[in-house]
Amino acid sequence: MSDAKAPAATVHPRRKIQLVDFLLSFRWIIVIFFVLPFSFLYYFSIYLGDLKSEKKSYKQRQMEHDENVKEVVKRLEQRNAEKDGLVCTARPPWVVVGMRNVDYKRARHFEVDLSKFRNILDIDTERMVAKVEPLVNMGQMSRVAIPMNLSLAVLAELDDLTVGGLINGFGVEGSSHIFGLFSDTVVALEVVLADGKVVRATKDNEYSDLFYAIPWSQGTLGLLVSAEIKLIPVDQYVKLTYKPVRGNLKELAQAYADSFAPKDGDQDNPSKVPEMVEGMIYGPTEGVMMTGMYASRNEAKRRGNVINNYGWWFKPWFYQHAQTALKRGEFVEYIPTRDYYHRHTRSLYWEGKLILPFGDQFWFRFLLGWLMPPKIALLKATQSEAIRNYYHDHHVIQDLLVPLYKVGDCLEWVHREMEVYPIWLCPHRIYKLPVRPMIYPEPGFEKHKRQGDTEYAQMYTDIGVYYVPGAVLRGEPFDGSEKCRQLELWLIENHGFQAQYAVTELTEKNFWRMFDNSLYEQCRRKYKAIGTFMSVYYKSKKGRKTEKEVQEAEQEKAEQETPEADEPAN
Ligand SMILES: NC(=O)C1=CN([C@@H]2O[C@H](COP(=O)(O)OP(=O)(O)OC[C@H]3O[C@@H](n4cnc5c(N)ncnc54)[C@H](OP(=O)(O)O)[C@@H]3O)[C@@H](O)[C@H]2O)C=CC1
Ligand SMILES: C=C(/C=C/[C@@H](C)[C@H]1CC[C@H]2C3=CC=C4C[C@@H](O)CC[C@]4(C)[C@H]3CC[C@]12C)C(C)C
Repeated sequence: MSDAKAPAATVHPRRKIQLVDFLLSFRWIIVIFFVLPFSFLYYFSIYLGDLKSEKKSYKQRQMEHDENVKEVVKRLEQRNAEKDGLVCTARPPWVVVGMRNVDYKRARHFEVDLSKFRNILDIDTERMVAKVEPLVNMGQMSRVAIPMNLSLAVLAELDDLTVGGLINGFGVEGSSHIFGLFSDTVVALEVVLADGKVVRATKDNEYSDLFYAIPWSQGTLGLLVSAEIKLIPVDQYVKLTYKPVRGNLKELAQAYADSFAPKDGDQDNPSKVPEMVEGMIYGPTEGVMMTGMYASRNEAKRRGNVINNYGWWFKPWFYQHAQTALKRGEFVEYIPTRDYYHRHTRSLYWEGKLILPFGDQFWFRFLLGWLMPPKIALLKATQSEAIRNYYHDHHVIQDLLVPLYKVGDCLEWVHREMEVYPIWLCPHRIYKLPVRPMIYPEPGFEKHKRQGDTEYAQMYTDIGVYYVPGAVLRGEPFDGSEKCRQLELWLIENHGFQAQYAVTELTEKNFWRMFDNSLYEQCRRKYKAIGTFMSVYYKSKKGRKTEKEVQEAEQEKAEQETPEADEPAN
């Protein structure tokens, strides 16, 4: 905030060193001796489960699926609306990838266990559709599909992200400038509604309203039990070009747009548009833009080409490897497709640096890199209340979805108010649809014919802001909650959206200024979700309470209100 009476040379106040600063500095001890070994066992047991599932025929998996769906229906029928809380999945808060505190899972609620829904039910190479259960994760999906020269059209990078979370929340990847968000690649959804009815929703059947309303709804319209998702053919390698760029933030934003959006508007021309795009901004004056094309094994192995088998555990962390382009200049290399997809997994983007400050050093990568990454679930399970609050107050983990032409403005805002680097840029389309789902392009965008836009979709960008803000690095105060609130207001004013896995300070009124509620509310009523499922704002809002406080609030509310009320206290 500016102060007219402030002296010319401002002396910044110092932040008091707190216990949490020590906890963070020594967190690596718990990570190395507990989190990493147990993560390895955890991953290994999941891998064995996947292998067991793969041994079964698709027919058998489908039969088991049908039985498990009946169980879900039965469980919903057991709910006593007079006594029980509202419904959510039984996934514990520490298991999920998101940053929110999800108090609603510690308050009175009625759990439906979907843990058996972790199978790939079919890979239909004729329809080019994969039918999968909601707990199938990205690591499992790429391991099965890529050897078949197939992939999900949008395959999110972190291995642990689940299909259910990516559809009911949001998912984005370097191919989203072509295919849109993860939910845009969905062909059909199998949903158990509040009354126990099982429906298959597609974009043009009688449940098309539900089909469009489910993305971003966080499981508050029904329980997703399977999804049919678009597959694309892929080659075994990605030919990746790293291009260094320099200039001010507006110029970096323009260089990023130019890396994938032809100025003549020919956005659907495959010879002008790369298949994969991402940008990294390393500071206010420099960045590296990466563009990729799938390439055959033969091409990759041609003499003179550089192959980077990025999957090896000792390889440098991806964001640091990309940064070398600033010194060596533009370069090209071939990366095996699966290694490319999961390039940010080992270092958790760059958040790994705070968790294990020496994790990027050669000796560590060589000796223990094969144990990386620590499983997010175990990091969350072992983080104390103090560390969790630190991530709210003195850290930023946010994804901002903004129109492409506003990326420069947004980068300047983030620099001024947060000063967090590196920043991740990933373009994605937002489609103009016959209905108004929770997120939608700017009305009338097509008239402006801006770079990246087409008649049917506006080009957006996911700006990933993760890490310690400049002020905190310098030991100055930083109010994470207030900055988050300001950022959200900036997004509302600029027709942007905030990824819902991240913490929010939005009031309910502002939440519905950011997101559109018309179709969502219509479906809540039509499919009788009110009174059975929680509302999306209730699920999204930031939770800070301890378990005891949540339960006390619940108790108080239960004493005051009738059990049919839509929202439990929080
Ligand atoms: N590259 C990317 O795109 C990245 C995306 N993310 C974010 O992380 C989240 C994914 O994390 P993940 O741990 O997989 O998901 P979560 O388990 O956190 O699920 C996210 C939301 O979806 C709901 N949900 C999940 N499965 C179902 C289902 N079968 N039926 C109904 N509702 C369901 C959850 O409901 P409930 O609360 O009842 O459990 C929850 O509200 C996404 O929301 C995404 O935005 C994070 C990192 C990267
Ligand atoms: C949304 C994207 C990527 C986001 C990642 C950078 C973050 C998603 C979940 C984040 C984390 C979850 C829980 C954690 C436990 C804490 O104790 C430490 C931090 C963290 C590991 C945290 C780190 C950042 C995430 C992985 C896209 C769209 C790229």
